[in-house]
Amino acid sequence: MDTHAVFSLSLSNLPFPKFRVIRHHNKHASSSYSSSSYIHHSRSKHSVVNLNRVSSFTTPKALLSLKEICEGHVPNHVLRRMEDVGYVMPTDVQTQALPSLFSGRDCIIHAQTGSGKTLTYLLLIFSIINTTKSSVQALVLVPTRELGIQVTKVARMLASKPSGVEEDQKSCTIMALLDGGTLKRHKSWLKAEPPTIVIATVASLSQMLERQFFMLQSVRVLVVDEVDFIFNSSKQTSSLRKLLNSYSSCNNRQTVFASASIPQHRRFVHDCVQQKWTKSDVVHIHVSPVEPMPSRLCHRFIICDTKRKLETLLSLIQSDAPESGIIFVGEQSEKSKKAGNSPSTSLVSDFLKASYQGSLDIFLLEDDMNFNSRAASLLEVRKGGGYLLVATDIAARGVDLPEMSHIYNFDLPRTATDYLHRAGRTCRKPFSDMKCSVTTIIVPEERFVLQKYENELMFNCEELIP
Ligand SMILES: Nc1ncnc2c1ncn2[C@@H]1O[C@H](COP(=O)(O)OP(=O)(O)OP(=O)(O)O)[C@@H](O)[C@H]1O
Repeated sequence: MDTHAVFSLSLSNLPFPKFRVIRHHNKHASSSYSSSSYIHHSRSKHSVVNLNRVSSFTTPKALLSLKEICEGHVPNHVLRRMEDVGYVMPTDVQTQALPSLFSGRDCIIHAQTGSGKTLTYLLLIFSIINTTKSSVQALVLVPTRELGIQVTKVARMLASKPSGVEEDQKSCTIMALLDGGTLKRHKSWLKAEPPTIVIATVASLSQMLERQFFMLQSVRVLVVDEVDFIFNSSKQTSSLRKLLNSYSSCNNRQTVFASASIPQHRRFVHDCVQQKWTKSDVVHIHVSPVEPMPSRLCHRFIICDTKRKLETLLSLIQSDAPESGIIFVGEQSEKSKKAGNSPSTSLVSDFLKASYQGSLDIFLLEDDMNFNSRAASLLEVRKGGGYLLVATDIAARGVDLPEMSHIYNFDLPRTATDYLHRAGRTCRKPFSDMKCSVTTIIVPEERFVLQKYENELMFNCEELIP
């Protein structure tokens, strides 16, 4: 490992320990980002599929506005709403994916965190649905309730008629069918008047389908957001396969998969075709393939003993003075739960509440909290104002908090993919040049694991030393 530069970080006006930065240049960054597989099967002689791939290595300047790209496909009132809320120029993924989506092709949208994939697939949905028909026409599958609430909010915002637009026929209705919701109420709604768009978690949707309260025959577009996560989740993968094959056929719908991470993407494209999850001319839209994470994100790490991790975290926060930050903490093991130990999230949160003296509020978000408490924490952080959110990986996928400036990995993520998504909770303003950072606290033995992530994800991590 080469140490090329040692210099001081400008923290001169802060009373906390200054950290020096040691810059390590990662000579071994490889371009194959692969860490997991979607389907375990031996490759047959016939397994070669036509890989339809669109990728960009540079960032082309958008020549057309979002409205110009969407005109003739998306209803005018949606386009007006889109511009009213500030979506004027397209992001790279929108420039590249929307033409293929509007042409009716199945797509795998593979683009950085915070690059605007949600708006991309929602614009497709608004281009397809027909509100005069009383049936569920679009379905978006998400891995968590939190992401479902967020996507529903954006969809409802786009669907709402801007002032001055006449309320013509029927407007688009959007149902959130999410874990922790009241299925009884949804059942009555589905019976009385089917919504146009359903945004669902896999478990809640499957329950509805199994009880035949709901059919997928009328669905014209199916989106699976965070597709690699759902396929890798032991609880969700078999239900997802059923949804893709048994409850509807890829020939009768347009299928869209989205994620910032599609490990082993060639194999995934192959599986999509072989398993008939998509049609055979599915297109893989891979934006910035050699830069899987936003370039304005600064990566840092600090080595310390396990016993000093809490103090190190506190020193980092005090010296960084973040606008807002997320502190990612590992999930508690079953063994630790059985032994009656407190989860690390509570330990970190209690420690910060007792020791941190800045102006940021401290909130907690973890899997073991009930849905109401989880919603309350997210509601608080969305109110704006500075905060520190102590969270497990439940906050790592899809959650959009645009003001987020700092990410701290109190515990090392389990995989490179987890690192990418945690880091991606910052740098979420597409056209901003705000500098953001992700800092990982490691014990000496973990250095080689972080180095492995650097190689896989092709980034350089700077070492901070007190
Ligand atoms: N064309 C646009 N102009 C301005 N802002 C945009 C545009 N498109 C999306 N955004 C904003 O960018 C942010 C990130 O978008 P989004 O949540 O869709 O990211 P994503 O690609 O789904 O990320 P992740 O992979 O982390 O889920 C959001 O705050 C969204 O409002």
